[in-house]
Amino acid sequence: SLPKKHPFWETQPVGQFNEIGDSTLPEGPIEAPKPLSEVRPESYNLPGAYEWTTCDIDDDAAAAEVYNLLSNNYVEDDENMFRFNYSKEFLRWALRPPGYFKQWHIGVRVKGSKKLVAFITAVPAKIKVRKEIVLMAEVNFLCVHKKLRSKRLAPVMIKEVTRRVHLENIWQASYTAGVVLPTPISTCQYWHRSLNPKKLIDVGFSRLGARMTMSRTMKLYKLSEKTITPGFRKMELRDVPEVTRLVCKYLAQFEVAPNFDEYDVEHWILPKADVVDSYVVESPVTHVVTDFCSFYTLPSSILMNSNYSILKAAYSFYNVATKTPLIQLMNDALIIAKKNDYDVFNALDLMYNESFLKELKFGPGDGHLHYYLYNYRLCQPLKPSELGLVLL
Ligand SMILES: CCCCCCCCCCCCCC(=O)CSCCNC(=O)CCNC(=O)[C@H](O)C(C)(C)COP(=O)(O)OP(=O)(O)OC[C@H]1O[C@@H](n2cnc3c(N)ncnc32)[C@H](O)[C@@H]1OP(=O)(O)O
Ligand SMILES: CN(C)Cc1n[nH]c2ccc(-c3ccc(F)cc3OCCn3ccnc3)cc12
Repeated sequence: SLPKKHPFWETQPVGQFNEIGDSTLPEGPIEAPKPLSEVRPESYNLPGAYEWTTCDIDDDAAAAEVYNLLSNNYVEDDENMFRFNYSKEFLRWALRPPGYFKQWHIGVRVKGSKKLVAFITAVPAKIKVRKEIVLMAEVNFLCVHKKLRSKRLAPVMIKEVTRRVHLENIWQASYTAGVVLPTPISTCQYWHRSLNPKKLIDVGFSRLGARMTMSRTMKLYKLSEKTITPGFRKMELRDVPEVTRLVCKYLAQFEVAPNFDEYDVEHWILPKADVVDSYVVESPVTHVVTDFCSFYTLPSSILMNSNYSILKAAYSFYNVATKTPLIQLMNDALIIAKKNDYDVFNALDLMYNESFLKELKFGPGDGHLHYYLYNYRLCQPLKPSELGLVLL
């Protein structure tokens, strides 16, 4: 037989590459839940020099350790020019949604120096898959220090977070990655809308188009100073019930999407400075909220540039347009982002996003984001337009 391409993932309850197209396999959970007494009670073994730790993201020193590990060792683009620079406040937001478990914020330390050298997290989420609402773990921030790569630490981290999730009687998970693993349920393309084209070209994020001058390029991406939708304003706490109704109705149409309640909406969509921004359209006549848009703030470190060190990026989050044309709503989001000094506005081609990308002058990114479910098989992959889940 051929050598194993994914020796770890071939041991896991995930769709396997050699099963693709096998429509005899049932859709749904791959393995049945186990009695909690059968879940391994002790942590998995780490190589001798390392120990498990739980990272208390509320503690400033612990949050700083996590921030520094990710800031120096987390995801880079394919050309190693940029690296995600999630802020401490962003990590607190991402890791403490309603019902979160501190023990799912897992670190690995060097026994002697106590240096944090690896991290993986999970948060609970209600995810609708087709018609089922499944309680899942959303796994994220898997990171091994650059000096400890290719030592098979990641499989141990993954098995440990799986064990701790099982202890809470949760048997499914969702995650995304830029790499292809067994087996994507969907593959999205990411798109970028230049807001500060001069800086983007200076740092090598974008290139001057053929037969384009810098001033022509700046003119091309110029946005008006003011939003144009009547009743467009920042979301407030009082909008949570209406926004919940809007977003639940909207997300119910997708094959995989979060099932948000009001507490989820208050956590995930209510504005938090420098973390998440959201705007509603309140009808000037009826005062009903008819639309909303949201984006989160995720800067990237610029790894090799003498003039700039940070790229300020906004990422499209959840957007629902019931009265305002989606294109107009998203153009107002671009105007707000530009006014708040973002350099670029990013979006995946999932949900209805494909309908505004080209018209609003987004350009295709250089890679893809693959979506995965753990211990849940789908008979065939989803189109991005069937996907309603945005992971941070
Ligand atoms: C019911 C609850 C279930 C909960 C769990 C659900 C599952 C959650 C799964 C996690 C979801 C995380 C989502 C997330 O955080 C978003 S994706 C971002 C992942 N992080 C980064 O890219 C940061 C920079 N890279 C690193 O830190 C390391 O390269 C990592 C740690 C990525 C791998 O460390 P390494 O030193 O480079 O590699 P080894 O230790 O030698 O291990 C090699 C094995 O790891 C497999 N691998 C590589 N990248 C992966 C990735 N992104 N997901 C899953 N698996 C990944 C690889 O295929 C191979 O397995 P195979 O030999 O079978 O192919
Ligand atoms: C989702 N979340 C799990 C983080 C994550 N992990 N792996 C990834 C691979 C791509 C994207 C992504 C998603 C949307 C987008 F508009 C641009 C993206 O990456 C650009 C390339 N890049 C990577 C780092 N700096 C720039 C995110 C991620």
